[in-house]
Amino acid sequence: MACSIVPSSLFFFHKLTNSRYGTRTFVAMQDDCGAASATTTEQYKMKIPHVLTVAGSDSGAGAGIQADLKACAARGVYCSTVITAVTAQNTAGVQGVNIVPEDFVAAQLKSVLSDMQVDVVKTGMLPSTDLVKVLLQSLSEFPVRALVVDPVMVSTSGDVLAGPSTITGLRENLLPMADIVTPNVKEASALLGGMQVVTVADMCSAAKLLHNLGPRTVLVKGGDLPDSSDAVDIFFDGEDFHELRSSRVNTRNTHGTGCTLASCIAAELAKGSPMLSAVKVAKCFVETALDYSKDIVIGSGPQGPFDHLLRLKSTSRQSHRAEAFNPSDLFLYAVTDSGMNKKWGRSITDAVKAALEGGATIIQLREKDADTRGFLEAAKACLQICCVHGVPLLINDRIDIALACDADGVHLGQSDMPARSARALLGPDKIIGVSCKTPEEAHQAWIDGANYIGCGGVYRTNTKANNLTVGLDGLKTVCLASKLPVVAIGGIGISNASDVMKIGVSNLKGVAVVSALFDRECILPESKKLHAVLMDAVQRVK
Ligand SMILES: Nc1ncnc2c1ncn2[C@@H]1O[C@H](COP(=O)(O)OP(=O)(O)O)[C@@H](O)[C@H]1O
Ligand SMILES: Cc1ncc(COP(=O)(O)O)c(N)n1
Ligand SMILES: [Mg+2]
Repeated sequence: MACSIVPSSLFFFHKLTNSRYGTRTFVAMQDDCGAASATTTEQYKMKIPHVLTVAGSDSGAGAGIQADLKACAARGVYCSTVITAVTAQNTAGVQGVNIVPEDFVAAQLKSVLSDMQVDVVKTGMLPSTDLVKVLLQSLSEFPVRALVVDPVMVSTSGDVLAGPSTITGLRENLLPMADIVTPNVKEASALLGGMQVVTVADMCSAAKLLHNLGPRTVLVKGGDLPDSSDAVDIFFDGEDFHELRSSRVNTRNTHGTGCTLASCIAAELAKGSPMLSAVKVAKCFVETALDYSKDIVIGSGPQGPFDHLLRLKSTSRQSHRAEAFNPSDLFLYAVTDSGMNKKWGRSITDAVKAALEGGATIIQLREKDADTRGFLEAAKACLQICCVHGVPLLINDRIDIALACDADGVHLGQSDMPARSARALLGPDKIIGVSCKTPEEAHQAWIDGANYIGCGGVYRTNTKANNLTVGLDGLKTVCLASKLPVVAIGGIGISNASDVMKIGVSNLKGVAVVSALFDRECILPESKKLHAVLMDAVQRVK
């Protein structure tokens, strides 16, 4: 019998709303005839799915507790931790293991289980039979809905994490209580007294034999199956076999796949998913994360960790550039215009390339009449060019495009999405600029978490119909009031850029131009000339 007080298969969690106060969960229980009877809504109003992992710490953070925390975070589930052992471990292997005394594992279990509403317990490294007994004792006092057992014995590097003496505890005590057990081929073989598990057919036989030991379901993982071009896992629920296949990702970064898979299964079960769906989602997650991280390099050993949160790759792109927003990037701010590019018969990428080669220090794509798909493709292409030049790329107005192409930020007008909402969507690291004509608007932009303001139109311009001009006086007033760096915009070009910079307020960092670059036959020389004029002006102001 599985250890859950109420077998998990009898539970259904329905997400009613996903209000800002957390997922409201409605619990219905099936009676013996299968009819659902509502129990309560209010007491679960603020409840979020909760997995407790009982496992070892991996100092390299690829597997063990650290993988479990990241996997649960990635799947949107709270994860508490009971640490059974501390390993000294890196991408080369396991250099040492320090087992946590049983009474202290018991203390951790009591702290968590007596206080928090744990939905699912997931086990990893359990380095002694006595520890297994401690866990089962705690679970009998504080029952949970499901138990996921990853029978960790040997790390991918081949180091022993739980010796043969623990096999008895796993087989006789833990497996009969498990809702699912997830051995890899070596662990399946060890649990079955050394039976050969080297083919998919062997995996099926092993799954059946393991099921006889008492777990409700079995997943034999084939990540290490020799000579297999696919990653094949076998799921057995006591009646049916399911062969779960995904393509094998060609990467060294597979350290922690087993821990991650088991934690994802636990996370999905905690959300209310049936077992087979939970396993399928978990396998898909592992494959996606491996594929995403296949080229990242962490450590010099043979087995690298992967990126559960799918973030490192974009961070590494950013790390080639300045980490935070640098106000001096506003110096020569080039704003594209689709109409002008059409008029001169050139692509947006060619226009951007020429502006950059001439010395533009930031690019804003302002494509008012582009269709969304075309805009996204253009933005991706421009981002690559900007990356090469180490120059940030901003998107005018379209937060969705900025997010989809991972641009450096957005520029917003007064009738676009408020900066505060954009910040919530884009996170703390993206650049947000806001067009402001008055000190009040500049103040609001600062409160809303913008990084800079654009002030104008300084002069009359044809690129914006009916745009009120603020003149040099208006610009100066806004600059003096603004706590944020300012870029001047509106009718600025080679002839008047130096007048603008000469207002001499230190937070005026540069000029933004549209026509002066893009409504010209050759962009590159214009960009160069403007850069020179600006350099000259700032030297004089100093
Ligand atoms: N290179 C890979 N490409 C795709 N999936 C993989 C790869 N290696 C392992 N997996 C998948 O990761 C999960 C964990 O499997 P495995 O690595 O065998 O477990 P363990 O880490 O316990 O040895 C399984 O679903 C397996 O199919
Ligand atoms: C603390 C700890 N727990 C589990 C594993 C297994 O992970 P893998 O099989 O991916 O090496 C590990 N290496 N370390
Ligand atoms: Mg592995």
